[in-house]
Amino acid sequence: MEIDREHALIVLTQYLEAIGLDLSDETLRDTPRRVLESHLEMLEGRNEDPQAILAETFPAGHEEMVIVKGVQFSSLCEHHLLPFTGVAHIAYLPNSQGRIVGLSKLARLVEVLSQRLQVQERLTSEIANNVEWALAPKGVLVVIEAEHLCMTVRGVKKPGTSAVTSAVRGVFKKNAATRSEAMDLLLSARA
Ligand SMILES: Nc1nc2c(ncn2[C@@H]2O[C@H](COP(=O)(O)OP(=O)(O)OP(=O)(O)O)[C@@H](O)[C@H]2O)c(=O)[nH]1
Ligand SMILES: [Zn+2]
Repeated sequence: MEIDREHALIVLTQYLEAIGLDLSDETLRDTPRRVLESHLEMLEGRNEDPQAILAETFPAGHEEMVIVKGVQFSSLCEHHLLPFTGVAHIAYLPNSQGRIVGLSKLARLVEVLSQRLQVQERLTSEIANNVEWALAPKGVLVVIEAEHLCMTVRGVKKPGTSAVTSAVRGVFKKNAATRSEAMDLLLSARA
């Protein structure tokens, strides 16, 4: 998608003036540009293909659980354009070929899917779906814990509130004992 910076700067300037800010003030003169750059930076992930990140998988003869937890992220709430920040925990059970992916790729996946307009539930599902598509594992479990600025600094104003979401696929969905084992490992000894 083409980004029209010039137009964005004009309308951002008009918007900030329309809500009563005096942009002739020296310290505010550059604010429209800063707002534009920060929005573009926080949306950078929309230009990346999550499947490309997970493209390189390899068999390792390991069929037991793999967990990457405490992946910190910052995303942008699609309702208010305010950040929500937190951690994502990902567990998967490789398929019978023991097909795995580089651990850092799971953290990169969280990054590209969070750097776009999101709601926490969709972010959680998209992480699980992408792991499922790339690795065809026996199961995937994703848990996200996050604080939403739109709930803490405005609106209902409840600092300290966190939202927890999960996405469960494959054997973790079918088998309560396996799911419970994975969930315990995910949430114990937080990263
Ligand atoms: N389910 C879900 N809701 C979210 C997320 N981020 C923000 N919200 C909620 O989206 C809702 C938007 O509600 P609206 O009534 O349209 O907007 P609002 O008047 O600003 O709502 P308040 O925040 O209650 O003042 C709010 O309840 C937010 O808390 C998210 O990731 N998931
Ligand atoms: Zn919001």
